[in-house]
Amino acid sequence: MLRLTSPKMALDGKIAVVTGAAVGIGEAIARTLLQNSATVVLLDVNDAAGKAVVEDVTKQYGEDKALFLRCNVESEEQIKAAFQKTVDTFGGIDILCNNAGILNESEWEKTVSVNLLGVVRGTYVALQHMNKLTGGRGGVVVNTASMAGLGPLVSCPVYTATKHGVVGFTRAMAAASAVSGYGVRCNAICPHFVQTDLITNIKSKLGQFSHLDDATNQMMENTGLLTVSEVAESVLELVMDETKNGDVLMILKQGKQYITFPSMQ
Ligand SMILES: NC(=O)C1=CN([C@@H]2O[C@H](COP(=O)(O)OP(=O)(O)OC[C@H]3O[C@@H](n4cnc5c(N)ncnc54)[C@H](O)[C@@H]3O)[C@@H](O)[C@H]2O)C=CC1
Ligand SMILES: CCCCCC(=O)/C=C/C=C\C/C=C\C/C=C\CCCC(=O)O
Repeated sequence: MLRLTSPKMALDGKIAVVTGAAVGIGEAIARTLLQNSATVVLLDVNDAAGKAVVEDVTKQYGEDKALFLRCNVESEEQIKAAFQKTVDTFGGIDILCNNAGILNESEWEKTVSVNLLGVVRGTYVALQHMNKLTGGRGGVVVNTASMAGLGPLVSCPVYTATKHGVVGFTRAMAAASAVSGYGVRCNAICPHFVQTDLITNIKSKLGQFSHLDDATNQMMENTGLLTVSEVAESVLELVMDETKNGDVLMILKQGKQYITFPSMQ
């Protein structure tokens, strides 16, 4: 069969926005989307790291393929401004990766605000631009949840709650979008432990459960750590596969698997 596009050109002309894109998993998602020819807008509160990534990828992919915008996902106003700037600069939004997240069981309201409310804010503002019923061209949202969105991470009850929330929001949003004809798919990834800054100095991030740090570190040692590239490849799968909507992809060191949830019928 004649192949008109190589896999690397698959996202040519697509505009992607990635939150929490300055380091870690978000940076890897941004780089993977660029590698597949998307144009990427990187949002983060870490200006220095975000600008450094854009400077680096610009050398590789050329001018106007990547843009850094400072944006705190706790602020609807900042999200609106960043998405509007994206649309004004590049003409639309096709892909949103809600990835920004923190681990902070002491400041647990902030953890809810970034990890769960940030995903809802990002999705709802993006829909204003992506929804086919309001002039958008449709697209896909991929949310970074966690294995802690599928079962309890005992040392982090609030982090666990936020990630269960992301999984639930993703699945309901996907169904709502489908029945409403928005043309926007919505999926989530649930990685196990990943080698990033988020899993360093764990004791200081566990609040009243700091005494559970040894058990948590032991879990990580037992399971092993994923690389950010392994996680980003799964995001790419959910972006590219147009049959995926409301799907939740668990990513383990041994491999990945779509979750089967109990049927509600
Ligand atoms: N590292 C791990 O073991 C796992 C991480 N995750 C999730 O992956 C996502 C990314 O985490 P990592 O890359 O590991 O963490 P990281 O700490 O390496 O990177 C997180 C990025 O998000 C940014 N960020 C934090 N708060 C923000 C805000 N309010 N607005 C905008 N940007 C903000 C940070 O500046 C940073 O650049 C998070 O949602 C996390 O919960 C999920 C499963 C496992
Ligand atoms: C120290 C906190 C690190 C936070 C990063 C993160 O999100 C990592 C999560 C890794 C594992 C979550 C742990 C437990 C999940 C438990 C059960 C899952 C059950 C899945 C199922 O098939 O039912």
